[in-house]
Amino acid sequence: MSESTLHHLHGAASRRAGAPADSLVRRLTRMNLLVLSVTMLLTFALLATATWFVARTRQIQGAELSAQLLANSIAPMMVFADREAANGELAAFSRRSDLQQLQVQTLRGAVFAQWRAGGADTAAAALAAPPGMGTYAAVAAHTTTSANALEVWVPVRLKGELVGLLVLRESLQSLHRSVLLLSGIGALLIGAAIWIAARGLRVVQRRALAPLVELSDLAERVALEHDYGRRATVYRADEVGRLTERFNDMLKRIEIWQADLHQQLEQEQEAGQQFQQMAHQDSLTGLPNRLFFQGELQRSLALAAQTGELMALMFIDLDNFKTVNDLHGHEAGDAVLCEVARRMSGVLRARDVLCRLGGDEFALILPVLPDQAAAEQLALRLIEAVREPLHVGAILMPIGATVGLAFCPLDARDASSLLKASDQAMYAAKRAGKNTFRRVQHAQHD
Ligand SMILES: Nc1nc2c(ncn2[C@@H]2O[C@H](COP(=O)(O)OP(=O)(O)OP(=O)(O)O)[C@@H](O)[C@H]2O)c(=O)[nH]1
Repeated sequence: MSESTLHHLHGAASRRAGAPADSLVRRLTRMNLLVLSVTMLLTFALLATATWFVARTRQIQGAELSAQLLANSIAPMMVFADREAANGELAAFSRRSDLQQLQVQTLRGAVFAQWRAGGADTAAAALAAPPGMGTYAAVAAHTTTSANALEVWVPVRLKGELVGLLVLRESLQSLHRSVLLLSGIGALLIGAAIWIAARGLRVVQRRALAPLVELSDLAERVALEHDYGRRATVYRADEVGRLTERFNDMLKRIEIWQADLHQQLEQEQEAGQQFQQMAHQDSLTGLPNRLFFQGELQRSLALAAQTGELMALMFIDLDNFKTVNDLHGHEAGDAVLCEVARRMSGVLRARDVLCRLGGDEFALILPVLPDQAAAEQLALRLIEAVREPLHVGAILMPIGATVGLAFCPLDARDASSLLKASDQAMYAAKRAGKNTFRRVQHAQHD
């Protein structure tokens, strides 16, 4: 796994420990809230507009009806030119809320009677009739509206005959205020509803998405710990439940593959180790072979050079081995080789390495020697061990061992020189009568 992938996974795991920066629950809650808010606001705007429109229409209808009633009751007063009674009638009528002005005009356009909110000047100028009022003969009721007020013009008739005009002006501001107040209350209610919905949605969605979040956490843990033995819980038989089942199947398959792979790897490692062992082991005696000896000698020499310790190499050649083979057969010779190897191994120190170089030749590496005498004593013990009566079946084998000894750094410092020196020493020992040992300077002197 690459470092960046690990980093990403660790980051994901640490986010899991706290609240995730942008979790699925939060995102879904936000999206739901957005849709809910837009829907509520649109509905509210439509409702507020409809309410305003209905209230305005009702106010206009009310004003038109009031103006018509007032015109009916004012008509006789106009015929009798009773201004005082007309003004009194207008003042009595003025209790209607939002009323700004009432004006009765004669057919010539002069003000006959008038009432204005707040006791304003009753002698104000006559209001101009709107163009839609019609001609004198076919004058009809007419209503105009502006942003803040409405104006109702009605003909004043007595027994069907037109005697004047009545104007009623009303403010639309309290209507607007009511609609605004309603909008404010509505906005507050919408805010509260959204707040409650946010909390409710989060709880509901957290509960609904819990299996998915759990599955995601498990996937992260599996990726981090490579533990494919984990399984996710299937809570429901819905899409998430099916996804969880498939995820578990996948984990199971990976687990089986991993186990197979592990087993295969172990077998390969074992085979490799066996091969390695076979390549470095003498199959007859079980001792390390020549190949191993070469590497081990290099390693021991390097260590000796590093530490300055004394080390030695013994070259061991069996005596009369050919005779054993010739007289008692190859199998007897093999048995002798095995027994000699066992005996020699029995007298060694733990760190000494005995190898079979081939035929009846052995080499012994002696690292970290206290002095030369220690190696010489060991050579004597080896010779003694081999010389002990050796029987194959009931037959005594005439076997012995001759040893050549060379020291590093005294006699040589590199592997081939040390091997050559010990070999020469061994031949010197053979010449000296076998069953004995010699070291290099002895070889040179003999
Ligand atoms: N049985 C057996 N014999 C082997 C094996 N490898 C080599 N030989 C024989 O070992 C003998 C070695 O002979 P030498 O070392 O020359 O003769 P030797 O009698 O030991 O002579 P000296 O060293 O002078 O005493 C030969 O006869 C080889 O055929 C083996 O694995 N098994």
